[in-house]
Amino acid sequence: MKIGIGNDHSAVEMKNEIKEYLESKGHEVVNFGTDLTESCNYPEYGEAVGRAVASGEVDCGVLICGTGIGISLAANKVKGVRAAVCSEPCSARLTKQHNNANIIAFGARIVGIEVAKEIVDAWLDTKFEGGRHQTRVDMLMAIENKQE
Ligand SMILES: O=C(CO)[C@H](O)[C@H](O)[C@H](O)COP(=O)(O)O
Repeated sequence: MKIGIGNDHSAVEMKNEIKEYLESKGHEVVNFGTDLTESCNYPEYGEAVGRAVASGEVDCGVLICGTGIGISLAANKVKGVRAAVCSEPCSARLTKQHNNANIIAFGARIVGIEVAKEIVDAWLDTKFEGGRHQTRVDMLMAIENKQE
C-alpha cells in the first residue's frame, strides 16, 4: 500500500519509527510531516495527509501528534476523510470494520512505540465489513454535502 504519514514536532521520532516499520512490511510511505523538533502547527500536516488521502495520491494515512487529536481534527475537515484517533488496537480494528477509517491517528505522548505498531497493524490488517456499516458511513459522508 502507499501510505501517507504526517506529524508535528511532538512525534518526529515516532513518525520515523513507524515509517521504517511500515516500509519493513513492504509499504511505500510518503512523508508529509515535519522532520524537525522545533515547535510547529499540527493543522498543516493533518490537512496535507487528509488531502493526499482524499485525492487518491495515497491509499490511506497515519497521523501522529502529541495526542493524535488535533492532527486528526485537521484531517477530518477535508472532504472524504474519516480519521480516527485510537490509543489501543481494538479500537483501531473496529474503526476499519465499522467506520472504514481511511486515516488512523494516535498520540506520541499517549502511547509507546510498541502499542503504536499494534494500532497500525490492527487497522491495516482489518477489512471494512460493509452491510449496515456502509449505510452509516454513507450517512456520515452525506453530512459533508449538506448546505448550512
Ligand atoms: O494538537 C494536539 C492536541 O490535540 C497535539 O497534541 C499537539 O501535538 C500539541 O498541542 C502540541 O503541544 P506543544 O505544547 O506545542 O508541544
